[in-house]
Amino acid sequence: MATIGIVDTTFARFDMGSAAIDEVKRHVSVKIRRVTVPGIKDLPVAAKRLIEDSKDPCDLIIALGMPGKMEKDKMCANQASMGLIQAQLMTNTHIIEVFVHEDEAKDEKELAFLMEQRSREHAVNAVKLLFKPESLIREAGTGQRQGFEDVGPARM
Ligand SMILES: Cc1nc2c(=O)[nH]c(=O)nc-2n(C[C@H](O)[C@H](O)[C@H](O)CO)c1C
Repeated sequence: MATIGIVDTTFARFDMGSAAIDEVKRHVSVKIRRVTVPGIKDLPVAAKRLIEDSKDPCDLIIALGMPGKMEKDKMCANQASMGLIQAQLMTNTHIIEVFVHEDEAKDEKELAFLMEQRSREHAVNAVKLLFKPESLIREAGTGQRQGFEDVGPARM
């Protein structure tokens, strides 16, 4: 049985990890391993450890976080992203990054909606990557978005 790792943070203002787990379970029967860390810069090593765990290695990781709205938070998000990319390259394993910037939403209600929806939609992407990669090929170039509406393909 495949194992999907979920890494998320206590800094986030919505329980993105639980949303992703619930969504994965709606689609496939897999083992889930979850680690929660304080903030987004702690995600890369948590993900890498789950992938490299000799007893129960994860086949794919979903890394979820909510960078804050200040300029310094955006710099942290960039650093965390670079760490996640480095962890992917070091382990040859997908880590699906699910970040929702706090200022993407106009208010708290929309923020909670966006964090839940993006977590769920990327969880579906993770399942597709692992089990049905051909379904992503069918979606190539279709302007998919996660959270808010898809934008669709550009027309000539
Ligand atoms: C971090 C981030 N992640 C995603 C994502 O995973 N999926 C998505 O659809 N949109 C994301 N966004 C917002 C986009 O950069 C863009 O601002 C919106 O999709 C509007 O087109 C952002 C800012």
